[in-house]
Amino acid sequence: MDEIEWWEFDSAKDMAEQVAGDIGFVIESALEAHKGARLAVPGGSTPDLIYAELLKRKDIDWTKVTLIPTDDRLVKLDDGLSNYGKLEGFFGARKADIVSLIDEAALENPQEAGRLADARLSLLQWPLDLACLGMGADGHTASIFPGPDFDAAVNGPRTRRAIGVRPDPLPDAAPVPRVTLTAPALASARTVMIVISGAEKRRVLEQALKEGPLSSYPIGRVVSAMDVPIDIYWSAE
Ligand SMILES: O=C1O[C@H](COP(=O)(O)O)[C@@H](O)[C@H](O)[C@H]1O
Repeated sequence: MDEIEWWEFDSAKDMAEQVAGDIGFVIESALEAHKGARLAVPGGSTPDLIYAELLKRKDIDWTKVTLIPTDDRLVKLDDGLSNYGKLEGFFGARKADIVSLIDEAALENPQEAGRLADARLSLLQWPLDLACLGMGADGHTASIFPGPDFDAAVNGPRTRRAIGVRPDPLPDAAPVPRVTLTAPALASARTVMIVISGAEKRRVLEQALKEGPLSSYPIGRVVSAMDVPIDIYWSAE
């Protein structure tokens, strides 16, 4: 793990403005450097304000931006739990290229769903320009959870970018199997941000960072695999 910098905000709105500005800068730099931007971005509820702020920017050519959910829930793409569906709702009308990790033909088979997502991702250019990570209060990030797929998600081969995940226990917020980008895929990004809010998540993240590579928290394991500087954005509410 390289250097970590914390950016603190009183409100989620203030944080969203800053994060959207910084993501905008990553997109601009990527477009200048290689004519396209490839970003992995989180699902869940934390990014909603950030995505709304990003859409206010008039200077982004979304047709040159590829958005990949850091993870998704194994549900139909129009299900309210779908992270792809969230991105489509925000950025679809701007014609961003939104890559789904979920193939609806494999909803009953997490391992096959992971293989199909991995094959789809291998058609993109790597590395990512940005991995923007959320985190649950239980310390999961993307959909890297404790369970039978945890080791493959954090310690699997560098060439494997997505896998199917059967969280054990299933998380209350969205109790379904998942597909996630692996720690090596996330760690290969040129830029890494973590975006969280609230005192409980901060306590968990600080503890995970203290524990390091053997952390019991998925976020601790993922951060330990990174070797670029990491910006952590935290809002009190
Ligand atoms: O299940 C998920 O949870 C995390 C955190 O979500 P939040 O609602 O607490 O912000 C999210 O980062 C991840 O992408 C998502 O699928």
